[in-house]
Amino acid sequence: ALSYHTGWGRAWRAPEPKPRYDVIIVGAGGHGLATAYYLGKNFGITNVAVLEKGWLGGGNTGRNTTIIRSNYLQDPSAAIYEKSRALYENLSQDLNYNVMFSPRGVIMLAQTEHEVRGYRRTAHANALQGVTTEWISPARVKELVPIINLDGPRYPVLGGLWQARGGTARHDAVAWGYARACSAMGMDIIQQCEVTGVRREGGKVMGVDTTRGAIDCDKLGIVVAGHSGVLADMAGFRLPIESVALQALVSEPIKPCMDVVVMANTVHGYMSQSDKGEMVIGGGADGYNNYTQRGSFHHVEETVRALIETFPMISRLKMLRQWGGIVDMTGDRSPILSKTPVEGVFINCGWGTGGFKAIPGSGWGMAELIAKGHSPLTDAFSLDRFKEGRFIDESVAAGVAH
Ligand SMILES: Cc1cc2nc3c(=O)[nH]c(=O)nc-3n(C[C@H](O)[C@H](O)[C@H](O)COP(=O)(O)OP(=O)(O)OC[C@H]3O[C@@H](n4cnc5c(N)ncnc54)[C@H](O)[C@@H]3O)c2cc1C
Ligand SMILES: CSCC(=O)[O-]
Repeated sequence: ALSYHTGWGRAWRAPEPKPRYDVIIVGAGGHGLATAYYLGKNFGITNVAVLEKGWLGGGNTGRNTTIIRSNYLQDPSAAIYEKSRALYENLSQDLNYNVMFSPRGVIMLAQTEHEVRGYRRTAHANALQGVTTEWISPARVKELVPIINLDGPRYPVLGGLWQARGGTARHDAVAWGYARACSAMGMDIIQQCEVTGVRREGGKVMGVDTTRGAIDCDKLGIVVAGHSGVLADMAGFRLPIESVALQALVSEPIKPCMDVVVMANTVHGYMSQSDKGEMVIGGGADGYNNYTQRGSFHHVEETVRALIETFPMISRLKMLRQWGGIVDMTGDRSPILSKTPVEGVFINCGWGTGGFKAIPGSGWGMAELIAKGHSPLTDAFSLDRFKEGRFIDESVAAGVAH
């Protein structure tokens, strides 16, 4: 079989699809690849194919602003996001591939009294959950972020929720690292192979139809983010999610000026500085459903304008490029990791604007759910929660205006 090189040596094979696998994962993004990886590593299940309509990592996993943190509010969220953050700490060693995890620290700014109260509450909840965060003063924020303006006329900085072991990672490398490890375990990652149908018999999955022929399987994991509703429709059920574009942009590279990640959720902006020197900037999601992956100028203007009061220096930067991704959002801004009405079909979606940080933890839990039928990491995130009203409301911690 051919192999793909990422310029860092032989990476993964490019096999032709076999007629059947024990497990098929649809979607070679971070969550799909991590699910396959932990199926092999934790459960010895390696007769697995990961089918990708485009190129691996080409979806949201290759398009995000790479913020990693676990400072959510609800207990189930703290469990899966902290599991994920902890797995990121040694992921490069585990995959033998440098994912460039950088625990540079993440601050969520409090710029209203409401946020002061909310983030202090989160800091207390995190202490009970074993997640290390702390409430910090404006003076401490200024020490960590010298370029910040604490005294904005509309939204002065009143403090912040600080997670010292939050940070960033190289998003492509996360996908490449998992893909390389899956391929080394004998799994088939098949790119340019779009799933066009889900075959069922007597309420049970039999296999999928693809642009490269029919492939049978015993179990099917649907892990396609913004296209989750499309795949669910192929399998005969509906999802409580909507797909919208989330955009981001980078500035021209400048000298190092910002060591940490800052999120300013009142004004719907967040920023970090890449290792190349670009200011990596993100904002709120588009206000309407769509499947575009392109950016739009008004969003750049809106996001930069919102941040200028707190970071005046960005008013003098040239912006280099912008892009978008199709994010899949649930009403409570928490994911869906679940069995489905079709026996043998599992769904991992709903990560919306914040699933990059969850890739290792989600893969770990999803692999356990597929292998054993349940997982302490995923049980609370079942599809049934929407019928039973057991919402896991993280619309504040999600950090992005939706
Ligand atoms: C601009 C932007 C900024 C973001 N910033 C952050 C951040 O800072 N921190 C954070 O934690 N999260 C962030 N996110 C969210 C995060 O990127 C996503 O939640 C996460 O990457 C989703 O990973 P995934 O593997 O589920 O999906 P994806 O990486 O999108 O992978 C899904 C794959 O499924 C494939 N697919 C779809 N349909 C089919 C089909 N029919 N057949 C075969 N394959 C198919 C797609 O081609 C795609 O490659 C951001 C997202 C965007 C768009
Ligand atoms: C795109 S928002 C980043 C995050 O969720 O930390």
